[in-house]
Amino acid sequence: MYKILTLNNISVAGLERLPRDKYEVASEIQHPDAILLRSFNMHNWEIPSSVKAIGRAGAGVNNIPVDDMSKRGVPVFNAPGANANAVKELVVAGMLIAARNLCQGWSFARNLEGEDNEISKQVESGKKHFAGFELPGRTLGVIGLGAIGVQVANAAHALGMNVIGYDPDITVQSAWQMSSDVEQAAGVDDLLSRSDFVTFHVPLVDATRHMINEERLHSMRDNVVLLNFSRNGIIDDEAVVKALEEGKVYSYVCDFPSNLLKDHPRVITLPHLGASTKEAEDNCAIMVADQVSDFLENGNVRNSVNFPKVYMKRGGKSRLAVVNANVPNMLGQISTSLAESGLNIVDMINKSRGELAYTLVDVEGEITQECTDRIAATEGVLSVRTL
Ligand SMILES: NC(=O)c1ccc[n+]([C@@H]2O[C@H](COP(=O)([O-])OP(=O)(O)OC[C@H]3O[C@@H](n4cnc5c(N)ncnc54)[C@H](O)[C@@H]3O)[C@@H](O)[C@H]2O)c1
Ligand SMILES: O=C(O)[C@H](O)COP(=O)(O)O
Repeated sequence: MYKILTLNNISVAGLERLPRDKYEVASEIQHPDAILLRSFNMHNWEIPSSVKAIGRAGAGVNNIPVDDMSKRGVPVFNAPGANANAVKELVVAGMLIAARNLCQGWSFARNLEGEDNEISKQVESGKKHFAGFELPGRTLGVIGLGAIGVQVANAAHALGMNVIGYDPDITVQSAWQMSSDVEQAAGVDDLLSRSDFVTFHVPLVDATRHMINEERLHSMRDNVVLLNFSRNGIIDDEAVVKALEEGKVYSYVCDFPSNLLKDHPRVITLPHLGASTKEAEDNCAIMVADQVSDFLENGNVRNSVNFPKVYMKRGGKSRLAVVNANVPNMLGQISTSLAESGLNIVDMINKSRGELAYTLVDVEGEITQECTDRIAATEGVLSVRTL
């Protein structure tokens, strides 16, 4: 029986992929084999030593100590693209909400008082304060052209906007999926100087923290609209509030409320709703549940942020899964240990990623505890499982 600990609400559609005869799933459980979570902050939280895999039912993994998990030989899985449409729709909504002053207009309407004919009069005299502008012909800058950025770029283009994008590490897959009308910016500063709207779809890492600061805000067009559905920390909020007060920025729409932002009249904060649709929650949960169960049962690795992609069809009688340091002669030592136990190798795959290497070996016979112990004792081996 595998034990799965959930640290956030994970969609039932995903949990149903873990059959009750093989999996015990609970939000409180001792010695879990794997953890499923969404935005729960795992930093400064003690991850039990029994954990063999972590599945993030979503995109961002900045809430998970990925480097520490790599040192332990534990893969961290996520669900690339599974919530991209949900975020794209919210970004489009955010552009429209900002451009048409919808929050301000709605607030005005909700506070109207008097008989209906009096309300009608106030509507007609007050609406001039909420006149907005339209999207076609305006330029949207998209920073980060991954699963979400590409969908946002294509949607904005379909709405008649000019779109420019920047991503120094764009993948071939993203490039194929993106409209050829999306213009490539020479860099962040080039993009910022030419955009009426700027939206961010990058992970929060050292290189992206406070990517938008006071200096960069000065280099932007007047009345720019900023949209942050990426992560708190990508934008220096204090600098944006200053730029809003100076009239440089028109509106700031983001998914990360704070005391500084939540009541500002030109800031629209939403409670981290980017991926909160039934469709996205189901997609993410199904994807990570499948990935984690395939890893626990077969050792296969798909969509891990710290492990190489490894898939091998089951063959032979038993399978050995070894995580080790990416140094010479590990494979030699593993196969010698198997040979010393009289085990014949049926199939084998070995892949590396950064400082880690991962090996699956299918053998004809049963792998003994003694053999597993010998491999586990080899210098550089981080974990060994018999499956
Ligand atoms: N608000 C939400 O609910 C919500 C939902 C999903 C994702 N997110 C956030 O959005 C981020 C992006 O998600 P995704 O699914 O598109 O991820 P992704 O990995 O598919 O795309 C991220 C892209 O950013 C690019 N990138 C990295 N550093 C960059 C830089 N300095 N400049 C420009 N581009 C850079 C990468 O090359 C990659 O193409 C996630 O990491 C997460 O933090 C938020
Ligand atoms: O990175 C993500 O996928 C989003 O921020 C969604 O987070 P959530 O799963 O907590 O809604």
